[in-house]
Amino acid sequence: MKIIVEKNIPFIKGLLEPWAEINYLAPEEINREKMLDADALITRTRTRCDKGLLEGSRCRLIATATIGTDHIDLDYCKEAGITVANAPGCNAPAVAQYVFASIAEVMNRQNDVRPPEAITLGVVGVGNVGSVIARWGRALGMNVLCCDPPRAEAEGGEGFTDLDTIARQCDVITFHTPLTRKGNHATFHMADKNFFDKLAKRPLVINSARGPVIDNEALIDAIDNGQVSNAAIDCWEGEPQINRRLLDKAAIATPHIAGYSREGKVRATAMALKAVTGFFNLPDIAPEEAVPAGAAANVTLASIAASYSPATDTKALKTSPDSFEALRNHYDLRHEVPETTL
Ligand SMILES: NC(=O)C1=CN([C@@H]2O[C@H](COP(=O)(O)OP(=O)(O)OC[C@H]3O[C@@H](n4cnc5c(N)ncnc54)[C@H](O)[C@@H]3O)[C@@H](O)[C@H]2O)C=CC1
Ligand SMILES: O=C(O)C(=O)[C@H](O)COP(=O)(O)O
Repeated sequence: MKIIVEKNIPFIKGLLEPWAEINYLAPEEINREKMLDADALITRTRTRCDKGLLEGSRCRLIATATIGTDHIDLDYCKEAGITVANAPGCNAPAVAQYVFASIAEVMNRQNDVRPPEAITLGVVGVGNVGSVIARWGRALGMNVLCCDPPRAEAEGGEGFTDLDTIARQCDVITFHTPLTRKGNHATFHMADKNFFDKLAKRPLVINSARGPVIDNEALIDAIDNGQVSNAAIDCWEGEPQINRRLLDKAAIATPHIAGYSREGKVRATAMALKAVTGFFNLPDIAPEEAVPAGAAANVTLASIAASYSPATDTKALKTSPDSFEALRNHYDLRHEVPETTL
């Protein structure tokens, strides 16, 4: 059996070798020719997995060590009989850390001394990531509004609001949807000019979901005309060739590292390994580092801000935007927010 493993996935080297021939490749080296005789691919967001890569391959499993799956053509994989497994929730605590650390950083820079109780936080997309954010936001005392039409439809509308209400009422709006381009709830450019025109409270807008969830040009206009007071951008349209005007204007600007915690990467690798061992009926294989528990139950804004400052990552990207991928590949994985004793 032959498995191609993207070489930047941590905590995996050596573990599958007793069972298969493993070929560790950089994203740009993973091509159709290399995939032809591969039985499985363990990947990240940097490899587009579609017909162009997979046609004619004997690959039967793609395990992505990420939450998002928008780099995978799921329709093609289904048609071709390729099973796809992702790593649900693996780095949700890290993204929540990023969001609240960004809020703290922006408020601090603006000498904004409002208590959390005076802040209405809009969470758009309330799955694994958004749920941690909503929970922490409420624990901190914020007024939290949740927008998730697919969930509202499936579970009944209680506890959910619509995007227009988020636009009208929120001081901070943070996006946590997948990137989807079809269906009733497609998220491509869900924050567009029409959305920004409805903003009433000059919010801080945060995108750590996927770049194209926000129309980046429309966001620039909204910052310029004062509809948006500030932006924290981790995910960009066209990564790694990002919009330099948005880079200049965003208070927080990071190279898609919101989910980059050590714990999140261990969980992601553990989930990818589980997908492989389950699929090929192999004995359980776990990363050498223990798989950590989930998000802290008790946090404070101070404990979050002490655990991570997005200012350093912002400075690095603003200084060297051409190094977008290098900054990611050599990222010093941070630790998640520790449990706070209240
Ligand atoms: N910046 C980073 O490093 C990271 C980014 N992500 C991104 O965050 C996304 C969300 O992650 P999870 O919460 O784990 O995914 P999830 O699948 O658990 O939750 C996504 C939620 O979005 C909702 N949703 C879908 N369409 C919507 C719409 N039009 N309006 C509002 N809500 C909608 C879904 O119903 C679901 O509840 C991932 O798909 C990925 O793209 C995830 C991890 C790290
Ligand atoms: O999990 C996701 O989805 C993400 O966006 C990841 O944090 C990005 O992970 P890599 O593809 O850079 O490993």
